[in-house]
Amino acid sequence: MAKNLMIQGTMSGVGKSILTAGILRVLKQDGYKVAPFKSQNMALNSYVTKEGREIGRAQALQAQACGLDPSSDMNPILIKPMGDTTSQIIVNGLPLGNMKARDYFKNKKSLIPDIQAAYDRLSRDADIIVIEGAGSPVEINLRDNDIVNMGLAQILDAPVLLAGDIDPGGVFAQLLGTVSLMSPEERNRVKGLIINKFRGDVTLLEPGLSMFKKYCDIPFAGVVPYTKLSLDEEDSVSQRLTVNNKFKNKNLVINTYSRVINKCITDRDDNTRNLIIAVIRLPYISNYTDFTIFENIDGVDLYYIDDQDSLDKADLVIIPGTKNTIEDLKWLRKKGLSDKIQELSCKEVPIIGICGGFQMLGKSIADTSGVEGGGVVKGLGLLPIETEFTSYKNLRQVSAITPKLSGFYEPVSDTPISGYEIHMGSSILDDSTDHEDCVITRKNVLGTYIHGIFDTPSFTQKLIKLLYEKNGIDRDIPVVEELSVTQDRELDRLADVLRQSLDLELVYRVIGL
Ligand SMILES: NC(=O)CC[C@H](N)C(=O)O
Repeated sequence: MAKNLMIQGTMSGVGKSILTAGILRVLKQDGYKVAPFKSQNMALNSYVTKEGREIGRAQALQAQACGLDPSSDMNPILIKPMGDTTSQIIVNGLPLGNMKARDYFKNKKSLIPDIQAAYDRLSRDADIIVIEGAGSPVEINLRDNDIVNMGLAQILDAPVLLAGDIDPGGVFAQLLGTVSLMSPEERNRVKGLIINKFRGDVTLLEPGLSMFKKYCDIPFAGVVPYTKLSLDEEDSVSQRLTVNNKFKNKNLVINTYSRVINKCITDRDDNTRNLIIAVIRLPYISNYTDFTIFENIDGVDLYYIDDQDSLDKADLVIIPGTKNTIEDLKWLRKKGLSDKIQELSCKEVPIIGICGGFQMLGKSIADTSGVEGGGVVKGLGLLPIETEFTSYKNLRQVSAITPKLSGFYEPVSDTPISGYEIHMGSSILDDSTDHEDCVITRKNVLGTYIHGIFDTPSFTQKLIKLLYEKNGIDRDIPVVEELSVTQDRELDRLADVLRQSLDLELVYRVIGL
């Protein structure tokens, strides 16, 4: 039976996923067989395993930290919010159905055997499993039915490290408040405290660490510095996107990337300027990890935008995936963005739709059986496809070669691509019987169901070259690195940071090594 360790946090966004990934990488470097586990994840950034099962993207990254292929055992329950109170519930990587929050809360204990079985399968091949909690372990109204924080720690008999986030302030109160609300048995499980995202001079913090002993006898396991990493995170807490109060449910908060688009536009005539890629930040955006690669490419600026003026400035407009295509299409219309996209398309601005965004670019979308809330709507009419929602979920990894393309995208014909599909809707081309192509283009518009398509360096490099040429940008074509290579490097960097900042002896002791 594997040993284990659980990382809990004082709240969402303290960095649990990344700390878990980093600790896993340290343990792997030290020669242990390790695996990640998160019983229940609420996220719209998901990943499809080789077996065609869907899990949270953060667990896929943690699997990479361990040198393992992602498996649905690492995240047996995934909750995908698709409305104010409704979510799609994924169990063992496959959809169980849509549920209201209240019903899920009532029934979730029945999923304990699935959680236990997944964990047991993982632990057969691992020396150590690092378990990630969710949100805060002391949401006292949720304590009774807990299957993801202390309830899980108890089931799996896991020691806990509790992390707080010093960046917004109040870290001592976060830690003490959390520990104080725990029962004595729960508190006993907490073997160390971590202060995460510390900026500045640690000697200024040290007196506080000693003073804290007066209030709490749990030792500090480390103060981890604020570190910028290019690694996938859970969408509900992303710092790539900042808060917009209009969407109250935190899991649906989709916001503007902190870079201001207007700034770099002043120099549009400068032929050495960066390329501007604008991703529409749909309220139910899913898999925006599709675009992480652009953050690492010199010469490309990536923006998540929701206003017409910003769109005017883009060299490439991308409509991303969405958990609720029809609702997001209505939103697009309400914001005037659909008209703007159609106008830009007439001006031959390149447009790409991924998955839900691809569906929107078509002629019509029908959800007659209410898979995503129901209805039949007209699409933007820029691609000749018709989409119909069914209860079958397409989940698969894809490796393909782009077909012979015409129009703007012709130079990306016959290019190998890979990625994964996650969709309930299926689309047919209405002007031919052939609907098997991995990408469909008409003039300046491209649509595909494949998430992760930009992670294929040759495809993205060709695309950037095309966009440079179209916009008269005279720059060297950037080197596009395989995302897994970037992520491996970042994981090693993270491990170095943790080796410097965590008391690893304490961590090993807590694990029982
Ligand atoms: N990943 C996606 O963008 C999904 C698109 C759409 N909601 C579907 O399920 O078909």
